[in-house]
Amino acid sequence: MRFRQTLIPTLRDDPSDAETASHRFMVRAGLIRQLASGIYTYLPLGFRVLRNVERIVREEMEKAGAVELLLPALHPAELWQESGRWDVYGDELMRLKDRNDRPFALGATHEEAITALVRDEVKSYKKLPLTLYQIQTKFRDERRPRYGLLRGREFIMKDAYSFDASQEGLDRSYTRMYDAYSAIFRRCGLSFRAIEADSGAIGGTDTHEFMALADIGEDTIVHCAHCHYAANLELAECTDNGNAHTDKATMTDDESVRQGTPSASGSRQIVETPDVKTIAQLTRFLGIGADRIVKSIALLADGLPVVALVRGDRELNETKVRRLLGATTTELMTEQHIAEKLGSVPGYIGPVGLPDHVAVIADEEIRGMRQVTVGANASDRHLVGVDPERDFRVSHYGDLRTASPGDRCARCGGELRFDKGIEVGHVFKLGTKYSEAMRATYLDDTGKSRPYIMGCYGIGVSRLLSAIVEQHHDEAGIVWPTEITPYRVHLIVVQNKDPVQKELAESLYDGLRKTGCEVLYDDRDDRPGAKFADADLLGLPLRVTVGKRASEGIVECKRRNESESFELEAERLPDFVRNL
Ligand SMILES: O=C(C[C@@H]1CCCCN1)Cn1cnc2cc(Cl)c(F)cc2c1=O
Ligand SMILES: [Mg+2]
Repeated sequence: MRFRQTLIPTLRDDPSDAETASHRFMVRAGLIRQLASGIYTYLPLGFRVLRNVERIVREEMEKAGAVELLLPALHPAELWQESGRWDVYGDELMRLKDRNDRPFALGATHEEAITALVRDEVKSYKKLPLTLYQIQTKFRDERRPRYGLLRGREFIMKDAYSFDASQEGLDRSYTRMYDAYSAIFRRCGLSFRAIEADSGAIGGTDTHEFMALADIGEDTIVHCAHCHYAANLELAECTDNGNAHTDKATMTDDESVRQGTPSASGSRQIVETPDVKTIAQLTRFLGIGADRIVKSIALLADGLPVVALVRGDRELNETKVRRLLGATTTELMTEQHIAEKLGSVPGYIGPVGLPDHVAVIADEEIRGMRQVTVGANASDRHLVGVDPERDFRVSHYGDLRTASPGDRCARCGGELRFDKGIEVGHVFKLGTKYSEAMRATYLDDTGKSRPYIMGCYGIGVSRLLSAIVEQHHDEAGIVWPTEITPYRVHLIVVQNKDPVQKELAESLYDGLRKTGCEVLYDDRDDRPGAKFADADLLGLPLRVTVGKRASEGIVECKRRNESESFELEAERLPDFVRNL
Protein backbone atom coordinates (compact mmCIF):
# COMPACT_ATOMS: atom_id res chain seq x y z
CA MET A 1 0.00 0.00 0.00
CA ARG A 2 1.43 3.44 -0.86
CA PHE A 3 1.21 6.07 1.85
CA ARG A 4 -0.10 8.55 -0.71
CA GLN A 5 -2.97 6.24 -1.61
CA THR A 6 -4.23 5.47 1.91
CA LEU A 7 -5.25 7.57 4.92
CA ILE A 8 -2.81 7.45 7.85
CA PRO A 9 -3.05 10.87 9.51
CA THR A 10 -0.13 10.60 11.97
CA LEU A 11 0.28 13.25 14.64
CA ARG A 12 3.52 14.49 16.15
CA ASP A 13 1.99 15.54 19.45
CA ASP A 14 -0.05 13.62 22.05
CA PRO A 15 -3.79 14.37 21.90
CA SER A 16 -4.74 16.28 25.04
CA ASP A 17 -7.60 13.94 26.04
CA ALA A 18 -5.50 10.75 25.86
CA GLU A 19 -4.52 9.51 29.32
CA THR A 20 -3.00 6.13 28.48
CA ALA A 21 -0.21 5.01 26.17
CA SER A 22 -2.54 2.95 23.96
CA HIS A 23 -5.00 5.81 23.53
CA ARG A 24 -2.16 8.26 22.75
CA PHE A 25 -0.40 6.05 20.23
CA MET A 26 -3.55 4.74 18.52
CA VAL A 27 -4.62 8.32 17.82
CA ARG A 28 -1.12 9.57 16.91
CA ALA A 29 -0.46 6.58 14.62
CA GLY A 30 -3.69 7.28 12.72
CA LEU A 31 -5.47 4.08 13.79
CA ILE A 32 -8.61 5.61 15.35
CA ARG A 33 -10.46 8.87 15.53
CA GLN A 34 -13.24 9.79 17.97
CA LEU A 35 -16.61 10.66 16.43
CA ALA A 36 -18.22 11.27 19.83
CA SER A 37 -17.46 10.31 23.44
CA GLY A 38 -16.85 6.54 23.50
CA ILE A 39 -17.58 6.25 19.75
CA TYR A 40 -14.68 5.67 17.34
CA THR A 41 -13.83 5.39 13.68
CA TYR A 42 -11.34 2.63 12.79
CA LEU A 43 -9.13 4.27 10.17
CA PRO A 44 -7.58 2.00 7.49
CA LEU A 45 -4.58 0.99 9.63
CA GLY A 46 -6.71 0.36 12.73
CA PHE A 47 -9.22 -1.56 10.65
CA ARG A 48 -6.50 -3.89 9.30
CA VAL A 49 -5.42 -4.71 12.85
CA LEU A 50 -9.08 -5.29 13.82
CA ARG A 51 -9.50 -7.71 10.92
CA ASN A 52 -6.32 -9.56 11.88
CA VAL A 53 -7.60 -10.01 15.44
CA GLU A 54 -10.97 -11.15 14.11
CA ARG A 55 -9.22 -13.66 11.81
CA ILE A 56 -7.48 -15.21 14.84
CA VAL A 57 -10.78 -15.27 16.78
CA ARG A 58 -12.59 -16.99 13.89
CA GLU A 59 -9.83 -19.58 13.44
CA GLU A 60 -9.86 -20.51 17.13
CA MET A 61 -13.67 -20.49 17.36
CA GLU A 62 -13.74 -22.83 14.35
CA LYS A 63 -11.25 -25.17 16.05
CA ALA A 64 -13.44 -25.14 19.17
CA GLY A 65 -16.44 -26.24 17.10
CA ALA A 66 -18.35 -22.96 17.29
CA VAL A 67 -20.40 -21.79 14.29
CA GLU A 68 -20.55 -18.15 13.24
CA LEU A 69 -23.79 -16.28 12.61
CA LEU A 70 -24.81 -12.61 12.90
CA LEU A 71 -27.66 -11.48 15.16
CA PRO A 72 -29.39 -8.09 14.84
CA ALA A 73 -28.13 -5.11 16.79
CA LEU A 74 -31.72 -3.78 16.99
CA HIS A 75 -33.87 -5.72 19.50
CA PRO A 76 -37.62 -5.32 20.08
CA ALA A 77 -38.23 -4.39 23.73
CA GLU A 78 -40.51 -7.46 24.10
CA LEU A 79 -37.44 -9.70 23.92
CA TRP A 80 -35.81 -7.98 26.91
CA GLN A 81 -39.12 -7.90 28.72
CA GLU A 82 -39.39 -11.69 28.34
CA SER A 83 -36.04 -12.17 30.10
CA GLY A 84 -36.96 -9.50 32.63
CA ARG A 85 -33.90 -7.42 31.83
CA TRP A 86 -35.74 -4.48 30.20
CA ASP A 87 -36.22 -3.07 33.70
CA VAL A 88 -33.03 -4.41 35.27
CA TYR A 89 -30.69 -2.36 33.11
CA GLY A 90 -31.11 1.39 33.44
CA ASP A 91 -29.58 4.13 31.36
CA GLU A 92 -26.76 1.86 30.19
CA LEU A 93 -29.15 0.05 27.82
CA MET A 94 -29.60 2.33 24.83
CA ARG A 95 -33.26 2.48 23.88
CA LEU A 96 -35.15 4.04 20.96
CA LYS A 97 -38.55 4.13 19.30
CA ASP A 98 -39.24 3.12 15.70
CA ARG A 99 -41.47 5.08 13.32
CA ASN A 100 -44.57 3.43 14.82
CA ASP A 101 -43.38 4.47 18.26
CA ARG A 102 -42.55 0.87 19.19
CA PRO A 103 -39.72 0.52 21.80
CA PHE A 104 -36.41 -1.09 20.81
CA ALA A 105 -33.02 -1.58 22.44
CA LEU A 106 -29.61 -1.43 20.81
CA GLY A 107 -28.01 -4.77 21.71
CA ALA A 108 -25.70 -4.55 24.72
CA THR A 109 -25.36 -8.32 24.68
CA HIS A 110 -27.30 -11.08 22.96
CA GLU A 111 -28.49 -13.73 25.42
CA GLU A 112 -32.11 -12.86 24.64
CA ALA A 113 -31.68 -12.75 20.86
CA ILE A 114 -29.80 -16.03 20.63
CA THR A 115 -32.10 -17.84 23.05
CA ALA A 116 -35.17 -16.73 21.07
CA LEU A 117 -33.55 -17.99 17.85
CA VAL A 118 -32.57 -21.39 19.27
CA ARG A 119 -35.97 -21.75 20.95
CA ASP A 120 -37.59 -21.51 17.53
CA GLU A 121 -35.10 -23.58 15.54
CA VAL A 122 -33.68 -26.26 17.88
CA LYS A 123 -36.36 -28.55 19.34
CA SER A 124 -34.61 -31.88 19.76
CA TYR A 125 -31.73 -33.15 21.88
CA LYS A 126 -30.34 -34.60 18.65
CA LYS A 127 -29.37 -31.07 17.61
CA LEU A 128 -27.30 -30.53 20.78
CA PRO A 129 -24.60 -29.58 21.67
CA LEU A 130 -24.53 -26.37 19.66
CA THR A 131 -22.21 -23.38 20.10
CA LEU A 132 -23.06 -20.29 18.07
CA TYR A 133 -21.03 -17.08 17.96
CA GLN A 134 -20.94 -13.71 16.31
CA ILE A 135 -18.59 -10.75 16.04
CA GLN A 136 -20.98 -7.85 16.47
CA THR A 137 -21.17 -4.22 17.46
CA LYS A 138 -22.49 -3.74 20.97
CA PHE A 139 -23.96 -0.61 22.53
CA ARG A 140 -23.66 0.29 26.22
CA ASP A 141 -24.19 3.88 27.32
CA GLU A 142 -21.27 3.93 29.75
CA ARG A 143 -21.37 6.73 32.29
CA ARG A 144 -17.69 7.45 31.77
CA PRO A 145 -16.26 6.22 28.47
CA ARG A 146 -12.46 6.42 28.70
CA TYR A 147 -9.05 5.36 27.42
CA GLY A 148 -10.04 5.20 23.75
CA LEU A 149 -11.25 1.74 22.73
CA LEU A 150 -10.75 0.40 26.27
CA ARG A 151 -14.18 1.56 27.45
CA GLY A 152 -16.41 2.64 24.58
CA ARG A 153 -20.15 3.11 24.16
CA GLU A 154 -20.14 1.37 20.79
CA PHE A 155 -17.67 -1.50 20.67
CA ILE A 156 -17.03 -4.82 18.96
CA MET A 157 -17.50 -8.06 20.88
CA LYS A 158 -17.17 -11.69 19.92
CA ASP A 159 -19.96 -13.31 21.87
CA ALA A 160 -20.59 -17.06 21.81
CA TYR A 161 -23.45 -19.04 23.33
CA SER A 162 -23.41 -22.78 23.97
CA PHE A 163 -26.49 -25.00 24.26
CA ASP A 164 -26.21 -28.41 25.91
CA ALA A 165 -28.55 -31.13 27.19
CA SER A 166 -26.52 -31.85 30.34
CA GLN A 167 -24.20 -30.24 32.89
CA GLU A 168 -21.36 -32.46 31.64
CA GLY A 169 -22.06 -31.14 28.13
CA LEU A 170 -21.82 -27.57 29.39
CA ASP A 171 -18.56 -28.40 31.18
CA ARG A 172 -17.15 -29.66 27.88
CA SER A 173 -18.37 -26.59 25.93
CA TYR A 174 -16.96 -24.31 28.62
CA THR A 175 -13.57 -26.01 28.58
CA ARG A 176 -13.36 -25.82 24.80
CA MET A 177 -14.12 -22.06 24.87
CA TYR A 178 -11.69 -21.53 27.78
CA ASP A 179 -8.91 -23.24 25.80
CA ALA A 180 -9.80 -21.32 22.63
CA TYR A 181 -9.50 -18.04 24.57
CA SER A 182 -6.05 -18.98 25.82
CA ALA A 183 -4.98 -19.71 22.23
CA ILE A 184 -6.47 -16.42 20.93
CA PHE A 185 -4.76 -14.25 23.53
CA ARG A 186 -1.45 -16.09 23.10
CA ARG A 187 -1.56 -15.57 19.32
CA CYS A 188 -2.36 -11.89 19.88
CA GLY A 189 0.88 -11.61 21.82
CA LEU A 190 -0.86 -10.82 25.10
CA SER A 191 0.42 -11.72 28.54
CA PHE A 192 -2.79 -12.61 30.37
CA ARG A 193 -4.24 -14.55 33.26
CA ALA A 194 -7.50 -16.49 33.46
CA ILE A 195 -8.96 -15.79 36.91
CA GLU A 196 -11.97 -16.81 38.97
CA ALA A 197 -14.55 -14.06 38.65
CA ASP A 198 -17.95 -12.99 39.90
CA SER A 199 -20.88 -13.71 37.59
CA GLY A 200 -22.59 -10.48 38.65
CA ALA A 201 -26.15 -9.77 37.46
CA ILE A 202 -25.91 -12.30 34.63
CA GLY A 203 -25.93 -15.12 37.19
CA GLY A 204 -24.79 -18.65 36.59
CA THR A 205 -22.15 -20.68 38.40
CA ASP A 206 -18.52 -20.94 37.29
CA THR A 207 -17.15 -17.94 35.52
CA HIS A 208 -13.63 -16.87 34.55
CA GLU A 209 -12.29 -13.56 33.34
CA PHE A 210 -9.28 -13.31 31.05
CA MET A 211 -7.18 -10.39 32.20
CA ALA A 212 -4.48 -8.70 30.13
CA LEU A 213 -1.79 -7.57 32.58
CA ALA A 214 -1.51 -3.78 32.49
CA ASP A 215 -0.96 -1.14 35.14
CA ILE A 216 -3.82 0.99 33.81
CA GLY A 217 -6.20 -1.98 34.11
CA GLU A 218 -9.28 -1.26 36.21
CA ASP A 219 -9.44 -4.75 37.73
CA THR A 220 -7.16 -6.13 40.43
CA ILE A 221 -5.96 -9.70 40.04
CA VAL A 222 -5.02 -11.67 43.15
CA HIS A 223 -2.78 -14.66 42.48
CA CYS A 224 -0.72 -16.99 44.60
CA ALA A 225 3.05 -17.17 44.19
CA HIS A 226 2.98 -20.90 44.94
CA CYS A 227 -0.23 -22.56 43.69
CA HIS A 228 -2.42 -21.78 40.67
CA TYR A 229 -5.01 -19.81 42.62
CA ALA A 230 -5.92 -16.61 40.74
CA ALA A 231 -9.07 -14.56 41.26
CA ASN A 232 -10.54 -11.12 40.74
CA LEU A 233 -10.08 -9.05 43.93
CA GLU A 234 -13.87 -8.70 44.02
CA LEU A 235 -14.15 -12.29 45.19
CA ALA A 236 -10.61 -13.49 46.07
CA GLU A 237 -10.90 -15.74 49.12
CA CYS A 238 -9.49 -14.62 52.46
CA THR A 239 -8.42 -16.71 55.44
CA ASP A 240 -7.61 -15.73 59.00
CA ASN A 241 -3.98 -16.05 57.95
CA GLY A 242 -3.54 -18.37 60.93
CA ASN A 243 -3.32 -15.40 63.27
CA ALA A 244 -6.96 -15.14 64.35
CA HIS A 245 -7.36 -12.83 67.33
CA THR A 246 -8.07 -15.06 70.25
CA ASP A 247 -8.25 -12.15 72.65
CA LYS A 248 -8.04 -14.08 75.89
CA ALA A 249 -4.46 -14.83 75.01
CA THR A 250 -3.61 -11.34 73.80
CA MET A 251 -5.16 -8.78 76.18
CA THR A 252 -3.25 -8.44 79.44
CA ASP A 253 -5.01 -6.79 82.38
CA ASP A 254 -2.78 -3.70 82.61
CA GLU A 255 -3.19 -3.25 78.80
CA SER A 256 -6.98 -3.40 79.15
CA VAL A 257 -6.88 -0.92 82.05
CA ARG A 258 -4.75 1.48 79.93
CA GLN A 259 -7.24 1.29 77.10
CA GLY A 260 -10.06 2.20 79.47
CA THR A 261 -11.60 -1.19 78.93
CA PRO A 262 -12.33 -3.72 81.67
CA SER A 263 -10.16 -6.84 81.74
CA ALA A 264 -10.78 -9.70 79.30
CA SER A 265 -14.09 -10.75 80.80
CA GLY A 266 -15.26 -7.18 81.59
CA SER A 267 -18.69 -5.88 80.59
CA ARG A 268 -19.19 -3.30 77.86
CA GLN A 269 -19.20 0.41 78.62
CA ILE A 270 -20.24 3.57 76.80
CA VAL A 271 -17.42 6.00 76.07
CA GLU A 272 -18.01 9.63 75.09
CA THR A 273 -16.26 10.14 71.76
CA PRO A 274 -17.28 13.65 70.65
CA ASP A 275 -17.10 14.00 66.87
CA VAL A 276 -14.98 10.85 66.50
CA LYS A 277 -16.48 9.24 63.36
CA THR A 278 -13.75 7.48 61.39
CA ILE A 279 -11.63 4.47 62.30
CA ALA A 280 -8.52 6.64 62.16
CA GLN A 281 -10.00 9.20 64.56
CA LEU A 282 -11.18 6.42 66.87
CA THR A 283 -7.77 4.70 67.01
CA ARG A 284 -6.16 8.02 67.98
CA PHE A 285 -8.88 8.98 70.45
CA LEU A 286 -8.88 5.64 72.32
CA GLY A 287 -5.22 4.83 71.70
CA ILE A 288 -6.08 1.41 70.29
CA GLY A 289 -5.20 -0.40 67.05
CA ALA A 290 -7.73 -0.52 64.20
CA ASP A 291 -7.68 -4.29 64.64
CA ARG A 292 -9.33 -3.79 68.06
CA ILE A 293 -12.29 -2.06 66.41
CA VAL A 294 -15.24 -3.68 64.65
CA LYS A 295 -16.40 -1.57 61.69
CA SER A 296 -20.16 -1.65 60.93
CA ILE A 297 -21.30 -0.93 57.36
CA ALA A 298 -25.03 -0.33 56.81
CA LEU A 299 -26.37 -1.66 53.51
CA LEU A 300 -29.60 -2.37 51.69
CA ALA A 301 -29.35 -5.84 50.12
CA ASP A 302 -32.12 -6.09 47.52
CA GLY A 303 -33.69 -3.31 49.59
CA LEU A 304 -33.45 -5.13 52.96
CA PRO A 305 -31.47 -3.56 55.85
CA VAL A 306 -28.18 -5.31 56.66
CA VAL A 307 -25.27 -4.34 58.91
CA ALA A 308 -22.02 -5.98 57.84
CA LEU A 309 -19.11 -6.22 60.30
CA VAL A 310 -15.41 -6.35 59.46
CA ARG A 311 -12.32 -5.66 61.55
CA GLY A 312 -11.40 -1.98 61.64
CA ASP A 313 -8.29 -2.48 59.51
CA ARG A 314 -10.13 -4.40 56.76
CA GLU A 315 -12.32 -3.41 53.78
CA LEU A 316 -15.83 -4.84 53.33
CA ASN A 317 -16.27 -6.61 49.99
CA GLU A 318 -19.80 -6.01 48.71
CA THR A 319 -19.54 -8.71 46.03
CA LYS A 320 -18.93 -11.21 48.83
CA VAL A 321 -21.89 -9.76 50.78
CA ARG A 322 -24.13 -10.34 47.75
CA ARG A 323 -22.89 -13.88 47.37
CA LEU A 324 -23.38 -14.66 51.10
CA LEU A 325 -26.93 -13.27 51.06
CA GLY A 326 -27.78 -14.37 47.49
CA ALA A 327 -28.68 -10.76 46.81
CA THR A 328 -28.65 -9.17 43.33
CA THR A 329 -27.92 -5.63 44.49
CA THR A 330 -26.33 -4.00 47.52
CA GLU A 331 -26.09 -0.28 48.20
CA LEU A 332 -24.81 1.78 51.13
CA MET A 333 -27.57 3.17 53.32
CA THR A 334 -28.16 6.92 53.22
CA GLU A 335 -28.15 8.94 56.44
CA GLN A 336 -31.95 8.86 56.34
CA HIS A 337 -32.00 5.05 55.98
CA ILE A 338 -29.55 4.78 58.90
CA ALA A 339 -31.85 6.87 61.08
CA GLU A 340 -35.10 5.22 59.98
CA LYS A 341 -34.05 1.57 59.66
CA LEU A 342 -31.33 1.31 62.29
CA GLY A 343 -32.16 4.15 64.66
CA SER A 344 -28.51 5.04 64.35
CA VAL A 345 -26.18 7.82 63.18
CA PRO A 346 -23.49 7.70 60.44
CA GLY A 347 -20.05 7.28 62.01
CA TYR A 348 -21.51 5.66 65.15
CA ILE A 349 -23.20 2.56 63.73
CA GLY A 350 -22.68 -0.61 65.78
CA PRO A 351 -24.12 -4.14 66.13
CA VAL A 352 -25.33 -3.81 69.75
CA GLY A 353 -29.01 -3.02 70.28
CA LEU A 354 -30.06 -2.92 66.63
CA PRO A 355 -33.75 -3.49 65.78
CA ASP A 356 -34.50 -7.22 65.34
CA HIS A 357 -35.43 -6.93 61.64
CA VAL A 358 -31.89 -5.82 60.79
CA ALA A 359 -29.68 -8.72 59.67
CA VAL A 360 -26.19 -8.59 61.14
CA ILE A 361 -23.53 -10.42 59.13
CA ALA A 362 -19.87 -10.61 60.06
CA ASP A 363 -16.54 -11.50 58.54
CA GLU A 364 -14.99 -14.69 59.93
CA GLU A 365 -12.29 -12.66 61.70
CA ILE A 366 -14.91 -11.18 64.06
CA ARG A 367 -15.76 -14.62 65.44
CA GLY A 368 -12.66 -14.95 67.60
CA MET A 369 -12.50 -11.33 68.78
CA ARG A 370 -13.15 -10.20 72.37
CA GLN A 371 -13.35 -6.81 74.16
CA VAL A 372 -13.77 -4.85 70.96
CA THR A 373 -14.89 -1.28 70.33
CA VAL A 374 -17.98 -0.59 68.24
CA GLY A 375 -20.29 2.34 67.47
CA ALA A 376 -22.96 2.89 70.14
CA ASN A 377 -25.70 3.78 67.60
CA ALA A 378 -25.79 7.24 69.16
CA SER A 379 -24.03 10.48 68.27
CA ASP A 380 -20.57 10.95 69.74
CA ARG A 381 -20.62 7.59 71.53
CA HIS A 382 -18.87 4.27 71.18
CA LEU A 383 -19.04 1.04 73.18
CA VAL A 384 -15.87 -0.57 74.51
CA GLY A 385 -15.36 -4.00 76.05
CA VAL A 386 -17.87 -5.58 73.69
CA ASP A 387 -17.85 -9.37 73.20
CA PRO A 388 -19.43 -10.58 69.90
CA GLU A 389 -21.23 -13.65 71.11
CA ARG A 390 -22.20 -12.09 74.45
CA ASP A 391 -23.33 -8.63 73.37
CA PHE A 392 -24.83 -9.03 69.89
CA ARG A 393 -26.06 -11.73 67.52
CA VAL A 394 -24.62 -12.47 64.11
CA SER A 395 -27.03 -14.14 61.67
CA HIS A 396 -24.30 -15.20 59.20
CA TYR A 397 -20.52 -15.39 59.43
CA GLY A 398 -18.66 -15.51 56.13
CA ASP A 399 -15.63 -14.39 54.16
CA LEU A 400 -16.69 -10.76 53.70
CA ARG A 401 -13.46 -8.84 53.55
CA THR A 402 -11.38 -7.80 50.56
CA ALA A 403 -8.01 -9.51 50.33
CA SER A 404 -5.11 -7.19 51.03
CA PRO A 405 -1.32 -7.35 50.57
CA GLY A 406 0.21 -9.56 53.24
CA ASP A 407 -2.73 -11.97 53.23
CA ARG A 408 -1.92 -15.64 52.70
CA CYS A 409 -3.41 -17.79 49.92
CA ALA A 410 -6.68 -19.38 51.07
CA ARG A 411 -5.81 -22.55 49.14
CA CYS A 412 -2.18 -23.24 50.07
CA GLY A 413 -1.06 -20.54 52.52
CA GLY A 414 1.40 -19.14 49.98
CA GLU A 415 2.14 -15.46 49.43
CA LEU A 416 -0.55 -13.52 47.52
CA ARG A 417 0.45 -11.16 44.72
CA PHE A 418 -1.66 -8.26 43.39
CA ASP A 419 -1.59 -7.08 39.73
CA LYS A 420 -3.76 -4.74 37.67
CA GLY A 421 -5.52 -6.15 34.60
CA ILE A 422 -7.75 -5.25 31.67
CA GLU A 423 -10.67 -7.64 31.23
CA VAL A 424 -10.46 -8.85 27.62
CA GLY A 425 -12.57 -11.99 27.96
CA HIS A 426 -15.25 -13.38 30.23
CA VAL A 427 -16.74 -16.89 30.09
CA PHE A 428 -19.83 -17.96 32.06
CA LYS A 429 -21.69 -21.16 32.84
CA LEU A 430 -25.22 -19.80 32.63
CA GLY A 431 -27.13 -23.01 33.28
CA THR A 432 -30.86 -22.63 32.59
CA LYS A 433 -31.26 -19.02 33.74
CA TYR A 434 -32.17 -17.70 30.28
CA SER A 435 -33.73 -20.82 28.81
CA GLU A 436 -36.14 -21.05 31.76
CA ALA A 437 -36.90 -17.32 31.75
CA MET A 438 -37.67 -17.54 28.03
CA ARG A 439 -39.21 -21.06 28.05
CA ALA A 440 -36.58 -22.19 25.57
CA THR A 441 -36.76 -25.97 25.70
CA TYR A 442 -35.92 -29.07 23.67
CA LEU A 443 -37.37 -32.57 23.78
CA ASP A 444 -34.98 -35.03 25.46
CA ASP A 445 -34.62 -38.70 24.45
CA THR A 446 -37.67 -39.61 26.52
CA GLY A 447 -39.78 -36.94 24.82
CA LYS A 448 -39.73 -34.74 27.92
CA SER A 449 -39.26 -30.99 27.33
CA ARG A 450 -36.23 -29.52 29.13
CA PRO A 451 -34.60 -26.07 29.19
CA TYR A 452 -31.25 -25.87 27.38
CA ILE A 453 -28.21 -25.76 29.62
CA MET A 454 -26.30 -22.70 28.38
CA GLY A 455 -22.94 -20.99 28.57
CA CYS A 456 -21.94 -17.58 27.24
CA TYR A 457 -18.48 -16.41 26.26
CA GLY A 458 -17.33 -12.88 25.41
CA ILE A 459 -14.17 -11.28 24.04
CA GLY A 460 -13.87 -7.51 23.83
CA VAL A 461 -12.39 -7.46 20.31
CA SER A 462 -12.02 -3.68 20.00
CA ARG A 463 -10.81 -3.45 23.62
CA LEU A 464 -8.25 -6.13 22.75
CA LEU A 465 -6.56 -3.71 20.29
CA SER A 466 -5.95 -1.26 23.13
CA ALA A 467 -4.78 -3.97 25.53
CA ILE A 468 -2.27 -5.20 22.92
CA VAL A 469 -0.90 -1.67 22.38
CA GLU A 470 -0.70 -1.18 26.17
CA GLN A 471 1.59 -4.20 26.31
CA HIS A 472 3.44 -3.57 23.04
CA HIS A 473 4.86 -0.09 22.76
CA ASP A 474 7.96 1.90 23.65
CA GLU A 475 8.54 5.63 23.98
CA ALA A 476 8.60 6.06 20.16
CA GLY A 477 5.37 4.24 19.39
CA ILE A 478 3.67 0.90 18.84
CA VAL A 479 5.56 -2.41 18.41
CA TRP A 480 3.06 -4.80 16.74
CA PRO A 481 3.21 -8.55 17.42
CA THR A 482 3.79 -10.20 14.03
CA GLU A 483 0.44 -12.01 13.81
CA ILE A 484 -1.66 -8.87 13.99
CA THR A 485 0.57 -6.15 12.54
CA PRO A 486 -1.34 -4.14 9.88
CA TYR A 487 1.58 -4.57 7.44
CA ARG A 488 4.80 -6.63 7.66
CA VAL A 489 7.28 -4.24 6.02
CA HIS A 490 7.57 -0.46 6.25
CA LEU A 491 9.43 0.57 3.02
CA ILE A 492 10.99 4.04 3.03
CA VAL A 493 12.73 5.85 0.19
CA VAL A 494 14.98 8.57 1.61
CA GLN A 495 15.11 10.88 -1.42
CA ASN A 496 11.97 10.56 -3.52
CA LYS A 497 13.54 12.81 -6.15
CA ASP A 498 16.62 10.60 -6.57
CA PRO A 499 15.88 8.38 -9.65
CA VAL A 500 18.18 5.56 -8.50
CA GLN A 501 16.60 5.37 -5.05
CA LYS A 502 13.13 5.76 -6.50
CA GLU A 503 13.65 3.01 -9.07
CA LEU A 504 15.02 0.52 -6.54
CA ALA A 505 12.22 1.31 -4.04
CA GLU A 506 9.52 0.82 -6.71
CA SER A 507 10.98 -2.51 -7.83
CA LEU A 508 11.31 -3.70 -4.23
CA TYR A 509 7.70 -2.67 -3.54
CA ASP A 510 6.48 -4.69 -6.56
CA GLY A 511 8.79 -7.62 -5.79
CA LEU A 512 7.71 -7.93 -2.17
CA ARG A 513 4.01 -7.69 -2.97
CA LYS A 514 4.37 -10.36 -5.67
CA THR A 515 5.58 -12.74 -2.91
CA GLY A 516 2.42 -11.91 -0.92
CA CYS A 517 4.24 -9.72 1.58
CA GLU A 518 2.12 -6.87 2.96
CA VAL A 519 4.13 -3.69 2.49
CA LEU A 520 3.41 -0.13 3.52
CA TYR A 521 5.49 2.06 1.19
CA ASP A 522 6.23 5.58 2.39
CA ASP A 523 6.62 7.32 -0.96
CA ARG A 524 5.91 10.81 0.40
CA ASP A 525 8.17 13.77 -0.29
CA ASP A 526 8.53 14.38 3.46
CA ARG A 527 11.89 14.81 5.19
CA PRO A 528 13.61 11.46 6.00
CA GLY A 529 13.45 12.25 9.74
CA ALA A 530 9.68 12.58 9.63
CA LYS A 531 9.40 9.28 7.75
CA PHE A 532 11.59 7.48 10.29
CA ALA A 533 9.58 8.94 13.16
CA ASP A 534 6.36 7.67 11.54
CA ALA A 535 7.91 4.23 11.07
CA ASP A 536 8.63 4.06 14.82
CA LEU A 537 5.14 5.34 15.61
CA LEU A 538 3.33 2.85 13.34
CA GLY A 539 5.36 -0.07 14.70
CA LEU A 540 5.55 -2.44 11.71
CA PRO A 541 7.97 -5.34 12.36
CA LEU A 542 10.60 -4.51 9.69
CA ARG A 543 11.69 -1.12 8.34
CA VAL A 544 13.50 -1.21 4.97
CA THR A 545 15.26 1.97 3.88
CA VAL A 546 16.34 2.70 0.30
CA GLY A 547 19.02 5.38 0.63
CA LYS A 548 22.49 6.36 -0.44
CA ARG A 549 23.72 2.77 -1.15
CA ALA A 550 20.84 2.16 -3.58
CA SER A 551 23.33 2.50 -6.44
CA GLU A 552 25.10 -0.61 -5.03
CA GLY A 553 21.80 -2.47 -4.67
CA ILE A 554 22.12 -2.33 -0.87
CA VAL A 555 19.24 -1.43 1.48
CA GLU A 556 19.23 -0.82 5.23
CA CYS A 557 16.93 -2.97 7.43
CA LYS A 558 15.90 -2.58 11.05
CA ARG A 559 13.55 -4.66 13.17
CA ARG A 560 11.11 -2.47 15.17
CA ASN A 561 11.96 -4.30 18.38
CA GLU A 562 15.72 -3.90 17.90
CA SER A 563 17.86 -0.79 17.97
CA GLU A 564 20.57 -1.98 15.56
CA SER A 565 20.03 -1.78 11.79
CA PHE A 566 21.84 -4.00 9.25
CA GLU A 567 22.47 -3.90 5.48
CA LEU A 568 21.21 -6.41 2.94
CA GLU A 569 21.41 -6.89 -0.83
CA ALA A 570 18.04 -5.77 -2.15
CA GLU A 571 17.47 -8.95 -4.17
CA ARG A 572 17.70 -11.06 -1.00
CA LEU A 573 14.94 -9.11 0.70
CA PRO A 574 11.93 -11.19 -0.48
CA ASP A 575 13.48 -14.38 0.93
CA PHE A 576 14.59 -12.64 4.12
CA VAL A 577 11.08 -11.25 4.73
CA ARG A 578 9.42 -14.62 4.05
CA ASN A 579 11.36 -16.07 6.98
CA LEU A 580 10.72 -13.10 9.29
O1 LIG B 1 -22.64 -9.22 28.81
C1 LIG B 1 -22.68 -9.80 29.85
C2 LIG B 1 -22.53 -11.26 29.98
C3 LIG B 1 -22.02 -11.94 28.75
C4 LIG B 1 -20.57 -11.60 28.50
C5 LIG B 1 -20.10 -12.52 27.41
C6 LIG B 1 -20.93 -12.43 26.17
C7 LIG B 1 -22.40 -12.51 26.44
N1 LIG B 1 -22.79 -11.66 27.57
C8 LIG B 1 -22.92 -9.09 31.15
N2 LIG B 1 -23.48 -7.78 30.87
C9 LIG B 1 -22.68 -6.69 31.03
N3 LIG B 1 -23.11 -5.45 30.79
C10 LIG B 1 -24.41 -5.26 30.33
C11 LIG B 1 -24.87 -3.97 30.03
C12 LIG B 1 -26.14 -3.78 29.57
CL1 LIG B 1 -26.72 -2.22 29.17
C13 LIG B 1 -27.01 -4.89 29.38
F1 LIG B 1 -28.24 -4.66 28.92
C14 LIG B 1 -26.56 -6.18 29.65
C15 LIG B 1 -25.27 -6.35 30.13
C16 LIG B 1 -24.77 -7.69 30.43
O2 LIG B 1 -25.46 -8.70 30.28
MG1 LIG C 1 -16.72 -9.12 33.41
